[in-house]
Amino acid sequence: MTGTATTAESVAAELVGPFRAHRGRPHVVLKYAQTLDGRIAAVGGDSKWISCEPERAVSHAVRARCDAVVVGSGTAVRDDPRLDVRLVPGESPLRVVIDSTLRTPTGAQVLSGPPDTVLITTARASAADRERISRAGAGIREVPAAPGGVDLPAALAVLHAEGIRSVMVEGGARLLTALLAAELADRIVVGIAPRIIGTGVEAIGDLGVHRVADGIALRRACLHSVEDDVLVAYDVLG
Ligand SMILES: Nc1c(N[C@@H]2O[C@H](COP(=O)(O)O)[C@@H](O)[C@H]2O)[nH]c(=O)[nH]c1=O
Repeated sequence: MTGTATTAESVAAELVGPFRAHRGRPHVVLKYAQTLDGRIAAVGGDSKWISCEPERAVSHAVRARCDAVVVGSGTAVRDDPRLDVRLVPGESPLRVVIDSTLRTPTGAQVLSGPPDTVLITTARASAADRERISRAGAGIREVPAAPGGVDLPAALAVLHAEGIRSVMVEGGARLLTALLAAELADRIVVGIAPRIIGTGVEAIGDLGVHRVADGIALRRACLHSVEDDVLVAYDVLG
């Protein structure tokens, strides 16, 4: 690893930077891995693995710095992630799945703990799925529905009310895009892998931007390289 920081934990600390206190929501860090050409998965969804293993350790160290790690239900279903910090020392944060209809399968690794898991859902989830998820040992929090699925400010407010002051959001693209569009992201950390796959799943979707000058401005770059991967972080807000 380049620079003065040499462990996954110290690289993560520099990339994540300080947390800001917000009224009613946690500090939000987006962290994902992409190919050089901006893909977070191939057509069909395969994404294992884009990053080299030491870069994935940095991702786990970013998880360990946050109070919760958050994914959308599409990611929970497609990737079946564990969302723990097994590649670094430290405690695993709370795992959160944004799942408006509770479609996370019973056998999903994110439902086997520890660490604890909370699914944030809406009135659209059936009683049978609520029962199924509760039996699997995960918590359920209901928030209002929104056109994209879950009302994200309400979801973040629920986490904040439970003492969560920082979250790392890993994906998928729909959740990353919705948070950026709603101006709910404080920091963005992107691992760029030395690979080009062409057509695939793009990290960030439509933001309604038609002129480059209207794009989301990022500030204060922080750069590291890990083997041939490059990690870059920016402040999104402030
Ligand atoms: N593919 C990819 C990542 N993917 C993220 O990691 C999750 C899998 O976590 P786990 O099951 O705990 O290993 C997956 O659902 C997605 O959020 N992360 C990275 O640092 N690099 C990668 O190349």
